[in-house]
Amino acid sequence: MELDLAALNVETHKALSLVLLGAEGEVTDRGVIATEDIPPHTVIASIPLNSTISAQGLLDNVDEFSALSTFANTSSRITDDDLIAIAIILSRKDTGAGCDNAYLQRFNGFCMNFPSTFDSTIFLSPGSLPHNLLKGTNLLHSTMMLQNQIAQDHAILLKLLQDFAMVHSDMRGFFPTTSETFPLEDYVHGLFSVYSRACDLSMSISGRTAGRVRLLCPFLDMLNHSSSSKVFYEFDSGAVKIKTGDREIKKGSEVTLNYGPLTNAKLLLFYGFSLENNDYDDAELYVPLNPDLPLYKEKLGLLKKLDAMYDSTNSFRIKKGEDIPNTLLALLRLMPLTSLENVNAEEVITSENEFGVLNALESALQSMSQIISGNLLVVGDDRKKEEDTGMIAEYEKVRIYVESELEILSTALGVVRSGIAKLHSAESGLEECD
Ligand SMILES: C[S@@+](CC[C@H](N)C(=O)[O-])C[C@H]1O[C@@H](n2cnc3c(N)ncnc32)[C@H](O)[C@@H]1O
Repeated sequence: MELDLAALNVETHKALSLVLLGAEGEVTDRGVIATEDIPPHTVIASIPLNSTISAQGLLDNVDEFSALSTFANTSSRITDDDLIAIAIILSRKDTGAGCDNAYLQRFNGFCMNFPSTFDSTIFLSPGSLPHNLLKGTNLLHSTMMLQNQIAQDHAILLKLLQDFAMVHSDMRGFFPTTSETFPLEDYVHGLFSVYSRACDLSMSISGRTAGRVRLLCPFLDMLNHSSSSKVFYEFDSGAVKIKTGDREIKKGSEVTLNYGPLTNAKLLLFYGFSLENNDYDDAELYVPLNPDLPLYKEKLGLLKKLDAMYDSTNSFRIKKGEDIPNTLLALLRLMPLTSLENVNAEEVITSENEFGVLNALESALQSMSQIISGNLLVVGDDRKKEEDTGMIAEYEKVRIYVESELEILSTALGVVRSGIAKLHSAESGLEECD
């Protein structure tokens, strides 16, 4: 491991050790373990802010980054993630032949310690087992969107770097400007280093909250995720402090961090793993409000009144163990109406209308479930013949996501069907009265 924490003035608790995890012969990952019991409320690491990589740090310390950012502001946008990704690319260059900026060179060992490849669904080859299993899922859709977005951003960024070099002749040669020196693969590597290893830190300057800042933080970036971890980090006296929280860390156990309430789709896309029984999982359902519908604006107004965050282009999330979102039901109720007189989006409009709503929902949920269970059956058969252990591991990660989504959809389908049955029995009760 090339990680020289002392060179970056990173202090770590003496009972922590960076290790290779996994059974012998199948080591795939690294992490941190406790070599002694560590009491609750203990600072286990302190990383000076100037030993982390952030957009602000780059702007403050590297003239070329500051000039690039000012230049970009006048033409296209350059995000904090882009700046950090470029810094990673420059820092990872062989110090002799590459970048000679002292600030970036300091991070060479840190950045060289990043994995050479990352796992994410964007790297799955079309036609492979896990890719086939994703067919028709929302995750495949997000994967393709992200792939396209990154390719587009790379082209824009390359053009920006070329334009910058033309205008700033004094800084020419600092940033790469060709597809050979700034290939898409390097940009993807930089971005995924950020996605899977950076933290967002709440910072306040002179007592005022300056918002959340994206940081690549040596050592913190070696902690793996566990949703039960009590370990947390905060900005304190000029440094990022990692603390044990209110639970002791037992000797021999892994020191982990809770990355947050992330669905398996997000974990697979940005971190390359998934979790069994992930409580934060959801199933996404796209039901856009078509602007060509009669009374579109009024319907949008009613939905926004019901849910201030409603955006007609966003998907709905059916969360594990939670009810079908009210806004989705309201949208389906409002969609077919040609008059909105006395309509309250929160209530069932008429029982007849409600039949339509539940039937539409039933068929949407059913068709999504059918695609997923069909894939599980067909690709599951191919999986039995597969011998490549790497491919099987990728398949298993995706299977966890897909099965969880199927379970959420099946539960929602059950709820919708019982709603339909209730309406039927209410109606037949009325008929009997007649
Ligand atoms: C912040 S890094 C942690 C250090 C990393 N294991 C390494 O070797 O550099 C995050 C990456 O670690 C891996 N990881 C973290 N938590 C995990 C978990 N609970 N299960 C499987 N992989 C995990 C994933 O590859 C993820 O993208």
